[in-house]
Amino acid sequence: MSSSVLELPETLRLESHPFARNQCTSTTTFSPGSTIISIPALVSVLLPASKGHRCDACNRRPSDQPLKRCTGCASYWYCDAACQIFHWKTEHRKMCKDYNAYCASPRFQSLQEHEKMDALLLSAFCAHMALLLEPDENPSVSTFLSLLPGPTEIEPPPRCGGYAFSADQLKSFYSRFGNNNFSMHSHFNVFGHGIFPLASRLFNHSCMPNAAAKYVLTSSQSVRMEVVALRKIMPGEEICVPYLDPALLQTRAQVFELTYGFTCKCTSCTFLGSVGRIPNPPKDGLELKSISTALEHFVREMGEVSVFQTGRSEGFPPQLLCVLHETFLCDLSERFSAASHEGLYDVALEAGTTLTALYRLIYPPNYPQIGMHLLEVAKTAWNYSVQTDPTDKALNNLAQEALTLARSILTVFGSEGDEYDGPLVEIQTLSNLLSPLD
Ligand SMILES: C[S@@+](CC[C@H](N)C(=O)[O-])C[C@H]1O[C@@H](n2cnc3c(N)ncnc32)[C@H](O)[C@@H]1O
Repeated sequence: MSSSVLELPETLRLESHPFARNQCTSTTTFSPGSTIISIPALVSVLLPASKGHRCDACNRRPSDQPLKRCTGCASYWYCDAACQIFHWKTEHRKMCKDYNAYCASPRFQSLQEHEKMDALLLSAFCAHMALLLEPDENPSVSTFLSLLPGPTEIEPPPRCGGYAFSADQLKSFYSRFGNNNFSMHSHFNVFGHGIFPLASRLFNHSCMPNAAAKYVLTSSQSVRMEVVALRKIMPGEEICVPYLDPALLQTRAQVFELTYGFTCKCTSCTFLGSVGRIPNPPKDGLELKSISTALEHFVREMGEVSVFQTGRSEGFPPQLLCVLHETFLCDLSERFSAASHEGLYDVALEAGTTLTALYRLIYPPNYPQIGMHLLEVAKTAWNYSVQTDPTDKALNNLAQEALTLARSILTVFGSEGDEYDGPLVEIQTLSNLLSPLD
């Protein structure tokens, strides 16, 4: 499918890319926080943990009323009749009768959890296709069929429902699942998987992305993905989103190769590729402390643009190479959450401060995970002041500063998913408890 057949807003253009077939470039200036494009899901399915807690049609989690069960299978839940009718017409009519026997079948039960999700998504996709009056004329379906297949051919899993698709058709559908489907989240908690063909067709991956996907849930409609600009994007710039968490500093390259079939050449990967061998972090507490202090100092001095954005390793202190080992970040976040949980707030704040520095180094500006972490740091500082001395100005100021930064970062991403709760609401609640900055 050429870019002229795709229905694109005037602000976006599909161009050729040296390794990835195509890339999506901007024809305009997007300011941070602006919506680049809004795309409906072709189909979506809920994670097992969300079944019965979210509506199977619109994927919302209603706060005010219990969900109602499908009286046919008793395994699908809906907000109301409007959601149920919408889902019945677009998908469930083809699955309702067989769903329970399918889920209980030994073939389905023998699948791993992620394979079960793919099997359900493939079933939902086939059911949706079977119910479309003219699937060949449907732009979302033709966009899906134009997607690049993944690097390895995998036998499609068993499906629910007996629609007339040939083995070759099923293989062709399934070959596009691994490298094109999305995990959907509400307030950054994953609740399901979805197919958003136009998003898959447009956006390549970068570990230093200038955009990110969030999800909008509306009663009796499919979930929508909104792609949001994380920073100012200029005309002619490629728009990229992260396919996985850029903090997976070592494992990400393997996933790109095996699941997506490419080698990432972004500035972050260029930087990591140029620093040589990355040593294990030291085990000794004093050594770790000195490295953490050096990291915090380096990030304070580096200004707005990190070495992960320039891709240049000159001037990066050899002493800090070990912070680029994935285990450094894993251990730090574990220490931060465990200590916060156990009420050891001073220990948590120390780990949290180093983690903030590391996030600022490896993530692009305004990356939502930095904001989410800063909110946790602010909560920890507040809890510490409540535990020790509620009039402690230094702790109050620490909490306020972390909260102000968290708010500015998370406002760029904006709210997503369920309309109630969420980090921006938590920021407002905590802000009401704190005194103004001194
Ligand atoms: C979701 S599609 C992205 C759109 C794709 N470029 C196209 O023309 O349809 C994912 C596939 O695009 C390619 N791709 C995405 N990001 C890439 C990158 N940074 N470098 C090289 N190839 C990439 C890989 O083949 C990957 O499996």
